[in-house]
Amino acid sequence: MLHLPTVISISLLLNILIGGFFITVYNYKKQRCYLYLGASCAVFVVAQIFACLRIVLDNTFITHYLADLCIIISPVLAIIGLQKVTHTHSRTSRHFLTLIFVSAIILLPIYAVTAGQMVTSIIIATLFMYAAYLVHKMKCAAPIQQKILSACFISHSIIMYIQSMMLAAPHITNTVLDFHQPLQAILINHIILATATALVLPFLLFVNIEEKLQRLVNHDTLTCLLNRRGFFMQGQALLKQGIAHQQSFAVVMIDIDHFKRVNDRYGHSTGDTAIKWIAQHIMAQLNDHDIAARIGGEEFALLLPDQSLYQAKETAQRLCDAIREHSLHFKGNSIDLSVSVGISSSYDANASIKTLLDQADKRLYIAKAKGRDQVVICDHQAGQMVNNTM
Ligand SMILES: Nc1nc2c(ncn2[C@@H]2O[C@H](COP(=O)(O)OP(=O)(O)OP(=O)(O)O)[C@@H](O)[C@H]2O)c(=O)[nH]1
Repeated sequence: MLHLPTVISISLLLNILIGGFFITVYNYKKQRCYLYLGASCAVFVVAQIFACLRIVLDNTFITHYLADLCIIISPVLAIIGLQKVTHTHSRTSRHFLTLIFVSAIILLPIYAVTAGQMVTSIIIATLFMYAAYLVHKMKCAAPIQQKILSACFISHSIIMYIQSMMLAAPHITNTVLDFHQPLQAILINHIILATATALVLPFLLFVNIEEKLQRLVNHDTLTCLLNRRGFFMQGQALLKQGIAHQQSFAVVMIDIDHFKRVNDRYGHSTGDTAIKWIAQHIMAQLNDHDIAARIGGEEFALLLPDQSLYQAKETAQRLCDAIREHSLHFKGNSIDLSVSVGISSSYDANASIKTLLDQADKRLYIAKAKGRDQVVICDHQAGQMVNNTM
C-alpha cells in the first residue's frame, strides 16, 4: 500500500503548482476558465489541509465540515471552468451555487458522523460523472488525452460511489464491518485521481485553444469559409493526396460582378450580406471533399478533387445560373447579382495550388472582359476560346 502522508504531500505540491500555473495563465490571458480551474486546485489543497489537521486539531467543524465542503466546491469549480471552455455554461452556474448552498445545509447536522462523509461522497461522485460527460462532449483534437481525462472522472466517480456504499454498509446491515483498509486505499486513489485529472486538463485545454486559433487563422469570419491561407494549406495537402492517387483537380475562381456598385448603392453592410449570400450559393454546389474559400474581398476559390475541367464547368455553370435566377432580398431591397468564373485543371504531378489559381484567375479575367456572368475554362489557344457565354 502507498504511504498516505507521501501521497498527500506529492498531491499538495502538484496541485499548488498546477493551480499556480492556471492562475498565471489567467493573469496573462484573462480567460475565466483558467481562474476557475486554478481556484479548483487551490480549494482542493485547502480541503486536504483541513482534513490533515485531524491529526493535531480536535475541531470537527474545520477538519470535517469545512474539509467536506471544500471537497465538493473543488470539482464544481473545475466543472464551471470546463463549461467555460466548451461554452455550455449559460445557466448551470446558478444551479451549482444552489448545490453548494444545499450541501452546506445538509452537512451541518451530520458532518461529524459517517453520514456526512457518505453524502459528500455521493455528491462528488455525481459531479465527476457530469464532468466525464462534459469532457466526452468536448470537440477536441487530442482524443487520447480526452479519453484519459474522461476515464479519470469516471473511475473517480465509481470509487466515490463505492466509498459511500462501504460507509453505509455497516448501518444498513447492522453489523460491524471493518473497511478501514479499503477506505484508506480509496482515499489514496481519490487523491491520485484528482491530481492526475489536474495534470491532464491543461494539455487538453491548450489543444482546444490551439484548435480555435487554427480555425481563426484559416477561416474567414464573415462567411465561415476558408480564407486564402486556409485554402492554400488544405488545398496543397489535398492536391498532394490526389496526385498520389492520379486524380484530376479543378480549381475555380469566382468573382462577384460589379460589386462596387452594390456597396455604393446599398451600403457596406448590404455588401457584406451579399458576400454571405453568394457563399451560401457556393456551399450548396459542393460535394463532401470539395473545399471553398473566400480568398479576397469579393473573390472566392474552390478546389474540386476528382473533377475534370468539363465537370467543374458544369458545377460552376449551375452556380452562375442559381445566382442569376435568384435575387437577394435585404432591408426591403431586391438585389440582382451575378458572378464571373475562371477554371483551371491539372493531372500534372508538378501542379501547385498557386499555378492552378493563377491560371484560373487569368480565365476569370477573360470572363470579365467577355461581359461577365459566364464561365471560362480555356485561355486563348490557336485563336479559339472555349467558354460558355450566357
Ligand atoms: N461590403 C464589402 N465590400 C467589400 C469587401 N471586400 C471588398 N469589398 C468591395 O468590393 C469592391 C470590389 O470592387 P472592384 O474590384 O472594383 O470590382 P467590381 O466592382 O466587383 O467590378 P468587377 O469585378 O470588375 O465586376 C470594392 O468596392 C471593395 O470595397 C467586404 O468584405 N465587404
